[in-house]
Amino acid sequence: MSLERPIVFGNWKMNGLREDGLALARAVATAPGKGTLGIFPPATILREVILAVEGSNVIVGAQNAHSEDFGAFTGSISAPMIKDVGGTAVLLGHSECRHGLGEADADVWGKAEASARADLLTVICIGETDDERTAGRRDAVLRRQIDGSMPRGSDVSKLVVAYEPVWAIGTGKTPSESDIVSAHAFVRERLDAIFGRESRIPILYGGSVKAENAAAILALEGVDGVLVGGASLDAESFVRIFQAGQ
Ligand SMILES: O=C(CO)COP(=O)(O)O
Repeated sequence: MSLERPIVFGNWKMNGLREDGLALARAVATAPGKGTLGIFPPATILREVILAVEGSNVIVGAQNAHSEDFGAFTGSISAPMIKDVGGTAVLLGHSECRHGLGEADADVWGKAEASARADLLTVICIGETDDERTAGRRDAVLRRQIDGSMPRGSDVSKLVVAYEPVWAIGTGKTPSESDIVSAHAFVRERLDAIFGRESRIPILYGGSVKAENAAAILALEGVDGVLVGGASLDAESFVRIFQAGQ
């Protein structure tokens, strides 16, 4: 499976009631352009969104998955459940889960193994906090997260990495273009070392991507696409981001 660039994924987070969510999904499904579009609605409307975009090439996935397939894990959903309703992808290791829910690298790894068993496209999110960045530890953190949360031995064509600096998420701040390029180059080097140069795992940038800055970000060397939060909730701005990469 090879994803056509630009890859533009929308993480709806805890947003989207049925009416607005389905209207948004339908608008995304009719967006013209080349590349790969994906949306990650809340689990409550996952099935309905999948049906709403049926017949389009839009990928629909969930925002997290448990490392076990089934069991006594109140409040969780598993990779086979996502697959069962027709989902084909999952976001894992988002900073709101790493920092908000205390997910460690090893937890993300276990979830990624489960996603691979269910044959889902697995988007592993990584990124440094503001303190880590100011302390000059960005690359050390990225290395630790890549080494610690990416499963080995699964189908590399089903893996995507999203570099999302924590301090850029939902803040309107973005790193400088040269910082994005250098972070992506570092991630690429590490992925090559682990998975081989031929793996070509796509690397997305995420954090305050908007219609206004998307063209510049998508044009940067080493950026295969973007993972969009807030701006993915508005059909017009999400479609403009996709079109900025054409
Ligand atoms: O967390 C994000 C996507 O996963 C980014 O969120 P924002 O685009 O709202 O900054």
